[in-house]
Amino acid sequence: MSSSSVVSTNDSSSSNDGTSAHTQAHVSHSPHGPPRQLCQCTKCVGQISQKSYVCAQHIQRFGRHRGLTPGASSSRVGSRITPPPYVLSQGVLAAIGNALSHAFAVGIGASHEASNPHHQARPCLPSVRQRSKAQRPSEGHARTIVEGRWGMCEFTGKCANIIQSWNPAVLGLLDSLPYDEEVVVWGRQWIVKTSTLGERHGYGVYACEDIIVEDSTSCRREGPTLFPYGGPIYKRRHWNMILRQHPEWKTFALEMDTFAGSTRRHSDVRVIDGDPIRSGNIAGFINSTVGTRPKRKANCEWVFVEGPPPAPYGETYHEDHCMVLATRTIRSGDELFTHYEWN
Ligand SMILES: C[S@@+](CC[C@H](N)C(=O)[O-])C[C@H]1O[C@@H](n2cnc3c(N)ncnc32)[C@H](O)[C@@H]1O
Repeated sequence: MSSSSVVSTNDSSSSNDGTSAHTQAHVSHSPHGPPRQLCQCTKCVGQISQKSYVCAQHIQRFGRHRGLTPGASSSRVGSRITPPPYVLSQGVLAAIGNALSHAFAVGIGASHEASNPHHQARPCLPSVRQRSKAQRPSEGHARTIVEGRWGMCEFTGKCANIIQSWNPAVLGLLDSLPYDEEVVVWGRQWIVKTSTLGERHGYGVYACEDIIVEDSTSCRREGPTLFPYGGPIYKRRHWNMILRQHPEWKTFALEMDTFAGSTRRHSDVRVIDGDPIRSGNIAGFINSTVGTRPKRKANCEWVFVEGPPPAPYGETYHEDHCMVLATRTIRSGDELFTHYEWN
């Protein structure tokens, strides 16, 4: 089980510009933009949760070096696979988000249920409730085709909108990343290559620079932030809808909101699909310490952060996000490990 916690931030801009207004947050600027520390207030630190993390075998079947999203920058050394906020400004993303929400006119969850002023601006139209079924705008009109692990999957209706809201192109993320080559993610260099656990366990994430944690005995949730999780976060009921349309879409999922005190209904509990290829993030390549021989020490952990993710991870749409923090000093060449179970 991974050790995770919820950390409150006030808004996405706090994550973006490193100026969290949380009274107990200690955030320092890096020259590359990402904040280096997160909130340490007792409320947040107390909400540690245990998550299960399930991963299908996938990389070997999927192949390497898929094409990059059109218009996205190169992800070789020196470029940013998940660039800091200035790649797509919040304004641009907000505009895209508004355009999409108007185009689809469908909400998904609280953060997606933006009011649609066009509905109110058309008084001659009957309300949605008044319209006959045949007259209602059909969610079936929405349609999106995406390349999943198991080939092309077509999603329709609400599923199409949900999937589209995490479209890496919309978020400004690459939809793939190179393996065995250094990439810059959130201001640091990393490489995704065969894990030290061995080839049959797939890939792992390695640091390409030293990341110093001053006091690793007391550094939990105070260590440097490494990178946000850049993949989809679905409500349970939406995840179930997606899997009903394409069961093969599932890769591995991490259940959030299992921490003590969470009041979410089961259908509202959020599920992370950590497919790293689909969403252009490297967080899903972090391997677990469980069962390792020789025993690996965790050097990072997942932290769930209330508040939208920083750009370009979808700050327009999403109400909270995951961040990976260092919990002990990581040297260049070290593989990242955290504690979670999978099946
Ligand atoms: C989140 S993924 C980690 C990245 C994975 N190695 C890959 O290439 O996609 C989790 C999967 O990695 C493998 N894995 C992670 N930690 C492991 C460990 N300690 N021992 C064996 N396999 C592990 C399991 O197959 C698990 O389903």
